[in-house]
Amino acid sequence: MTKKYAIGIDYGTESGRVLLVDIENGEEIAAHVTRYPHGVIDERLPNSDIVLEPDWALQQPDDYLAVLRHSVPAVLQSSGIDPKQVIGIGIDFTACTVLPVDEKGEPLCFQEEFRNEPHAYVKLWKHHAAQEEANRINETAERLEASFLSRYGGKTSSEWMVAKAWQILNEAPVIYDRADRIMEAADWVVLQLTSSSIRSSCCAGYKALWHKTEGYPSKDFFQALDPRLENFVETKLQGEICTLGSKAGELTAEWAALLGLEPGTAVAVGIIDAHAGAAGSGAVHAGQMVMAMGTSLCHMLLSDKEIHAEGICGVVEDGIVPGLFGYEAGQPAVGDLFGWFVEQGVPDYVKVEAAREGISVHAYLEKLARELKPGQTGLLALDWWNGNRSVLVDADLSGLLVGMTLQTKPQDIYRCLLEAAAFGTRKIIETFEQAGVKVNELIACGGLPERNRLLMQIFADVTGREIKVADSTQTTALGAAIFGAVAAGAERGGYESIVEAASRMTRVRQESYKPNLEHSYVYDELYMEYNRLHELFGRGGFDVMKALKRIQLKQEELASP
Ligand SMILES: Nc1ncnc2c1ncn2[C@@H]1O[C@H](COP(=O)(O)OP(=O)(O)O)[C@@H](O)[C@H]1O
Ligand SMILES: O=C(CO)[C@@H](O)[C@@H](O)COP(=O)(O)O
Repeated sequence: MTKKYAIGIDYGTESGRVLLVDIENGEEIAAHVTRYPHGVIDERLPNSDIVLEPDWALQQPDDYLAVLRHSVPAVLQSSGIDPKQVIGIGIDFTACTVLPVDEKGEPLCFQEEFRNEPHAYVKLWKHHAAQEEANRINETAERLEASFLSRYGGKTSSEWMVAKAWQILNEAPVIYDRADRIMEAADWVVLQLTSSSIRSSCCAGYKALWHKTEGYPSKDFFQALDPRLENFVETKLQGEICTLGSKAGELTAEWAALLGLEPGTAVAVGIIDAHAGAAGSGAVHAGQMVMAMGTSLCHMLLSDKEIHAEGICGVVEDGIVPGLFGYEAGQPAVGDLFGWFVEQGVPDYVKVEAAREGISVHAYLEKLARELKPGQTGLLALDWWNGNRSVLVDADLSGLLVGMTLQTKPQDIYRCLLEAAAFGTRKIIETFEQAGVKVNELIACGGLPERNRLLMQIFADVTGREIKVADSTQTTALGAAIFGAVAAGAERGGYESIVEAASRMTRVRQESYKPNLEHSYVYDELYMEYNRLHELFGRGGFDVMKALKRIQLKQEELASP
């Protein structure tokens, strides 16, 4: 029997990865990464001297097409397979990453007249400049007792669709009016490949306040937010919402020729990257929590119960695996937090030593930090360098490091930041469990488990739980390929369901991280202190972080020409 393959396309923060997978057993045949030529645009608009304000993060959508054009032919070429054997394509994307497009689906930033308009570009998931709008959405929803609010733990985020779209309307009404619709980037790539203008239930459910039976928030709600938003859903969010795990459409002849694939190849409904990572880690049963550990950390938890509680930042029925409730929580800076320290906080002598040993600064600091015992650094941090996504849902919070002395060394700070990330995760797990949603099993995936063993051990020690690691190092792209294989369906040689496909195409490693009880005792004590800081700075009315941000913004405005 001829082998059948699926392609998973994983759009991350900095690059896109294409993975060719044997659908029989999940064997990863070939992979190729294309870095986005424009990367994350957070300082200056491309080819212009327009400076962006703090908290902005944009992208150029042509970079997404560059991934398709380069990486798909590259995997076909390096694998040497017959393209006819590729039966399905799945696409996952960071979210909420959104762009305004015209009637034909062309991004407004491609149009000459809008090239110098920041609001015409893609707003990346970590664009946090719509906090003002998010605050007003939350106040209005609370005042009107909007039923959707409890599904998101009582607060919506500045990262999500409505806040971002409203920011466009407030700051660039011309762009808002010109936009035929505002799309998730996942749906936009699906549109390019298939010409089907559909929306993913996963993106709509987690990021656009949509519910399977209730739909979007009411017209009255949008009218109360801002009369100009009254028809927001019918206009800017138009498009049929298709269920995760279904086929969005088929590859057009034009794209088939560009990619070297067969026209008519099944393309799956788009999925959020972290959620694809859950399927790619084999998590398809209630009680399993997947931690997608990379630039950020997303926690995906499956349950047969729907519980609404403060601090749980999103529950969507069928949101990760059809038939179960999918919960999402997260920390918006984890790898990025360690990366920030390595780039901005490390003295030259560390870089020289790391280079002398022929290892990265991360690996060098990990080696030194491993020699330290829990609590030995005398330091404690709040991991909010990119705001807090769970359980406080507030992008205006910022990082904190306590306990420094003249003896503090770079490895102390590095270890303290790894611990802070782990404390943040413990807080999330405890919030779920206190609300009555069980966490029975932790499975880690993403780039970090591969790169930093100390981090993983600290996560096990701090949470007091065993941490399994998904076998694939590319679980997100593998997850996307699984959705591609299901979109193709059994009749084309794919699968009927995500559960069946994931059980055939994924596995976890033999080796896991088990908590060291001596370390866990110390971490219990440190966690109590973490919690005190968390409550004080997060919801104790001690709003120094917000005051600093206000002053900073004012000064930035005065300084800008
Ligand atoms: N050895 C390391 N230890 C900890 N963090 C690391 C290490 N090497 C790289 N990082 C961080 O990992 C992040 C990239 O993670 P990765 O999983 O590749 O990306 P993404 O989340 O975009 O898919 C960066 O933020 C980088 O700072
Ligand atoms: O917000 C989500 C998922 O909800 C992610 O897309 C976002 O955190 C980006 O994740 P990574 O860049 O892949 O770490």
